[in-house]
Amino acid sequence: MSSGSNGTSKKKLIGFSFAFNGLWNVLKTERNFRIHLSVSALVILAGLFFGLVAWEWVAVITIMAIVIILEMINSVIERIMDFLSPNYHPLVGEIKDISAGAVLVAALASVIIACIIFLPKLF
Ligand SMILES: Nc1ncnc2c1ncn2[C@@H]1O[C@H](COP(=O)(O)OP(=O)(O)OP(=O)(O)O)[C@@H](O)[C@H]1O
Repeated sequence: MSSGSNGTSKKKLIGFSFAFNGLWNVLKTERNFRIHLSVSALVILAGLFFGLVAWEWVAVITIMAIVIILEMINSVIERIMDFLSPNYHPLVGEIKDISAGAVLVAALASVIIACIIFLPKLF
């Protein structure tokens, strides 16, 4: 019994290490991902400085996570398309542009949320 549960925890640990490999991969290869992470770190510092209340933290962390997750999904879609269709195809261009557009929508929402939360504290 105990060896079985050990096996399960080992599998879980290996699963986590694959997931961290994935994070490390986008961190190394995707400039936009590094930019989103750096901006997120700055926003967290600003949040600590201004002493955000609970709902403000919830809004900030949620939109940050959405931007970062969409950036990762965008990277996955780019890789899938490069694998399936390495040659130029207008449809591939559309797929990649729509995927990048999704990140842009979330990034614009994050700027609006940051303005709503931080501007009144600045002025
Ligand atoms: N195979 C293709 N066929 C047609 N258009 C493509 C193709 N590959 C890329 N494009 C066009 O070039 C753009 C950039 O694609 P690319 O795969 O280089 O992403 P990227 O510049 O690495 O994106 P990111 O900055 O998000 O990492 C796409 O949004 C698309 O408009």
